Amino acid sequence: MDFDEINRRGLVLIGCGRMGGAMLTGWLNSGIAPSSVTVSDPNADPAWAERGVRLNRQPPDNPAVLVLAVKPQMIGDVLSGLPIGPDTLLLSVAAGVTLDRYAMAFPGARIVRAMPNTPAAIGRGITAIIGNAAAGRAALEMAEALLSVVGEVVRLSDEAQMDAVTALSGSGPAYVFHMIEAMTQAGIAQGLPADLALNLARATVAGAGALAMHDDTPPAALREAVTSPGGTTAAGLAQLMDAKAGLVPLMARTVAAAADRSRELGR
Ligand SMILES: NC(=O)C1=CN([C@@H]2O[C@H](COP(=O)(O)OP(=O)(O)OC[C@H]3O[C@@H](n4cnc5c(N)ncnc54)[C@H](O)[C@@H]3O)[C@@H](O)[C@H]2O)C=CC1
Ligand SMILES: O=C(O)[C@@H]1CCC=N1
Repeated sequence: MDFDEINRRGLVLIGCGRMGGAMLTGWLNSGIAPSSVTVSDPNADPAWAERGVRLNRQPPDNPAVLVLAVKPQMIGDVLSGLPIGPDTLLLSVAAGVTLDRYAMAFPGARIVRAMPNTPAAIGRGITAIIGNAAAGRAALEMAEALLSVVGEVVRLSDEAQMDAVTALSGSGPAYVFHMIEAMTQAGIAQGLPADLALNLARATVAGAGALAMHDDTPPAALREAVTSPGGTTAAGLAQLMDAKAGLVPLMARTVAAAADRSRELGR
């Protein structure tokens, strides 16, 4: 899809922090004219204005798309003043905030809820989207096009899945970064210098991630290919795969806690 309609009617981005900024970088690199984007954010980086974006200026009357990327706790504050016209698609990336909440504020509006993640900053995100009843095919296609420029997009069949998605892929990069931290610390504890341990841990996570994405080989098969019978990996995995204290129950608790918080934010 090209972005002619956006270039003609404009896109308004409310909140240009880590997630809004990551998406905006992708859009400007993908044919959206900076002059068609109005950013509203009191703390936005002034460099956006130097790139030609309309920073904290009067928004157009009936923009093609309004993207909401403020913290969920701020949504209530911004909803009343949103410049939404009769043909504006409202696209929200806020965790937990439901389609119904937006529909109550803007009855009849076309609304798409999305959950991206921060690898979007380098075009390697994954985003799940779902629209309300008013959002037809064209609205979902527009949302998908906007989010495809920052990575893969998957469509959900049920909004209830969004809490689990938020907990898994939305928050997931933080779990993986923590894994790098934990591997680094473990390497240091085994006598490696800190910079070498970090380099080994980071490259190992990145390389394993790339290998997991390389083809359809299941992760279990990739794991088994590393694991020689009676070897070092088997000794390590015996700890990591412990039924009670291993990664599976720990990750189950981690994702459940994040999904619970997403449900709370939606109330
Ligand atoms: N950071 C992440 O990994 C992800 C975040 N999200 C969602 O994206 C949204 C934004 O999160 P982040 O970018 O991480 O937060 P952030 O704190 O980096 O950015 C939020 C921005 O909103 C601005 N802001 C605050 N009040 C405002 C107002 N009244 N009008 C306009 N702008 C205002 C702030 O100045 C800030 O730049 C949240 O709803 C979050 O749930 C979704 C997926 C992943
Ligand atoms: O931590 C959060 O609430 C947001 C949503 C997913 C990632 N960051």
